[in-house]
Formats: sequence, structure tokens, C-alpha cells
Amino acid sequence: MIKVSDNVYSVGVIDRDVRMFHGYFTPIGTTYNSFLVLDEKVTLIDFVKEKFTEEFLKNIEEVLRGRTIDYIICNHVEPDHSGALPTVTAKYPNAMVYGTANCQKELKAYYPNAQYNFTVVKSGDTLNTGKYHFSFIPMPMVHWPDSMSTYLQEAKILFSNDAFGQHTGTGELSDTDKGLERLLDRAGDYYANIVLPFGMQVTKLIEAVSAFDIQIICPSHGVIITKYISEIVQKYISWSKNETDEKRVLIVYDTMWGTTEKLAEKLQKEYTDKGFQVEAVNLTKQHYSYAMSRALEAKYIFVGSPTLNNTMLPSVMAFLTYMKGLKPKGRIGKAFGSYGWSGESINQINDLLASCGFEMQEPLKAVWNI
Ligand SMILES: Cc1cc2nc3c(=O)[nH]c(=O)nc-3n(C[C@H](O)[C@H](O)[C@H](O)COP(=O)(O)O)c2cc1C
Repeated sequence: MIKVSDNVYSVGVIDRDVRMFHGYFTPIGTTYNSFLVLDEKVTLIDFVKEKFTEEFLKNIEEVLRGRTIDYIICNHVEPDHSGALPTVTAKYPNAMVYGTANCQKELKAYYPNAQYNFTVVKSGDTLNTGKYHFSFIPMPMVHWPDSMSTYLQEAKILFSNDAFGQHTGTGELSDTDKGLERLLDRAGDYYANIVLPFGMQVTKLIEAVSAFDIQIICPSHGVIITKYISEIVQKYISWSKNETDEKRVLIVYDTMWGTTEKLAEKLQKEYTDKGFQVEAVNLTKQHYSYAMSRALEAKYIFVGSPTLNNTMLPSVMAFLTYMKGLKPKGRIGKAFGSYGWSGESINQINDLLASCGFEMQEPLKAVWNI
């Protein structure tokens, strides 16, 4: 339990061991953040993953000191944020749950047997808990249809749910702990792997919250942001527009016998010599979601695979499938690879990168060796 500001407490949990989030590798775990706001009425904002329910209830009770929960704001139904709902609503049966219409639908689907009272909210609606007022800001598709942010007017806190989130499960509490670079690294990794397809919706969210004086951002994963609010909002604006670094190259590849790696090294040297900042990711050594996080600000994305049984290596196909779904825009691509006799992988990679809307360079090929 951590005090965020007067009458606002963080009651979530740290999941140090989780390593996989719907295909996204989380090397340092994450947190499931939840907040309790004490006023004449008591409000709980979001829950935690089901397996942490017991620890979560203890955190809540420590803050409540015998009081009850009157209101629950459910900003997002995904099980990492709502898993504890059936137990919490059973324990506090008089609490009214607030969420979007899509939230109501999705909760019914996930927890058909849970008993709770639900009020649908829409943009502009507010909840008065005594001296505090909450404003609801639906943010559909950041990153599910139900998603919503909530602003606590008097404390100037934005409970932003997955927006501005970071998978950082190391016990860091605030953006002041390890500084701006760390915050942007973790937030960028999260943005690239989860939020990237929804640039338009992020723009709408930023417009909607620009009316508010925000002193604290409490996302549903990672650290609470107090010091670097304008920096992270600026980064979100930039990422939402798919702005990239014109001098940054990402090379993603895999290899069986080393020739495709030699091609990667050749490209790395060529572009480094031209003054580009080049990073190469070998998919045998790094997860494709790490490669995706490195793609966030790279103007050039080069992808290589040898030909294996008339196609590319599965690791490279996995990366390309994943990246295509995340819809990076405005990139320059290049396919490369080695082959022995038929060489299909290179054209297949070329076509997949082109289908992402990338402007394509001539492929680079090598027969057996260079
Ligand atoms: C199991 C296996 C299957 C292969 N299948 C093909 C193929 O279908 N078409 C082709 O042109 N080369 C094929 N090759 C040859 C490789 O593409 C070739 O050895 C290439 O140089 C390997 O590149 P690398 O050194 O980057 O792994 C195959 C090689 C192996 C080991």
C-alpha cells in the first residue's frame, strides 16, 4: 500500500515473475495498479489479476480500516485489471460499479456468475463522492472497446489505465526513482507492443485530457508519473503520429548457418558508415516483441531470413506477423537472406513488408555464402 496523495492510495500488486503478456515478453515483470480514494464515499479504481486477489484484499483492508467500498470504477475489463472483480464485489455487495457500455458487456461475458450493480457512464459524466468529483473519459480502443480513463478533479490525478503504462515489475514506485530515460524506455516498449495500432484513438484521448490540469498520472501498469508528465505526453503525441528517427535503422534477422547474419553485419556496417544509428536483433537471442520495441522509432526496418523448406524461418515469420498487426507506418523496408537453390524467403519477406505499407528497397541476397 502506498499513499499517492491525500486520501488516494495505491493498493495494487507487483507481479515480478510474469514473462508473457499475450505474446509480449515482459523481462522485468509488471504491476497491476489499483487505487482507493477515501471521501465521504469510498471509491476503488480497477482491480488486479485474479491470482493476486488475496494480497489485493489485504491492501484494500489496510486502507479502509473497517470502512466499506461504495463505488468501483472499472476502467478496463482485461483480466489483468478485472480478475479480482467477482471476489471484491462479493465482499462489498453494495458497491456500484461504473464503466462504459462495452465494459458492462465484457464483464458479463468474463464473469457471468458475478453479482454486482452496474452504472453505464459516457464521456462528460461525473461521479461525486463528497468533496471529490471524478470525470469519465472513455478511450475506446486504447486498447479495448471498453477502455476508459478517469480524472479526479480536486487531486488533479488522471487514472489513465493502460495509456502511459509500462511493464516494470521491479518495485520502482514513481518516475522519479530512475529518471526520464528509464520511464520512456519502458513506456516505449509498452507503446510499441500494445498501443501502436491505435494512434488515432491516442490523439483523441490526448485532446480530451488536455482540458484537465494533470499533476499525477496513475497508469494501470508500472510507475506513477509525477515529474515527467509533459515529456511522456509529448512522446505519446509523437508515437501516435508514427514519427520516427530518420537516422535510425533496425535490422531483424535469424540464421541457420551464419550467412544471413553476415548479410546483417554488412548492412549494419554500410549504414553505420553512412552515419545512421543501427541496431541488429537476432531472433534466436531476443524475443520478437523486443525487436518490435526497437522498431518504434526506427525509420528503416530491414528483415532477413535464410530459406528453409521453401519459406522463411518461423521466428522471422512470427516477427513479421506480429509487426504487421501492430501497424507501424511510414517506414522504409528491405528484405535480405541467404539460400541454396530456390530462395523463396526473400521475396516472401519483401511482400510481407510491402503489405505493411513500407516503401521497399531492393532485396539483398546471397547464394550459400558470401
Ligand atoms: C533444412 C534445410 C532446408 C533448406 N531448404 C531450402 C529451400 O527450400 N530452398 C533453398 O533455396 N535453400 C534451402 N536451404 C539452404 C539454405 O537456405 C542455405 O544453406 C542458406 O545459405 C542458409 O543461410 P544461413 O547461413 O543464413 O542459415 C535449406 C537448408 C536447410 C538446412
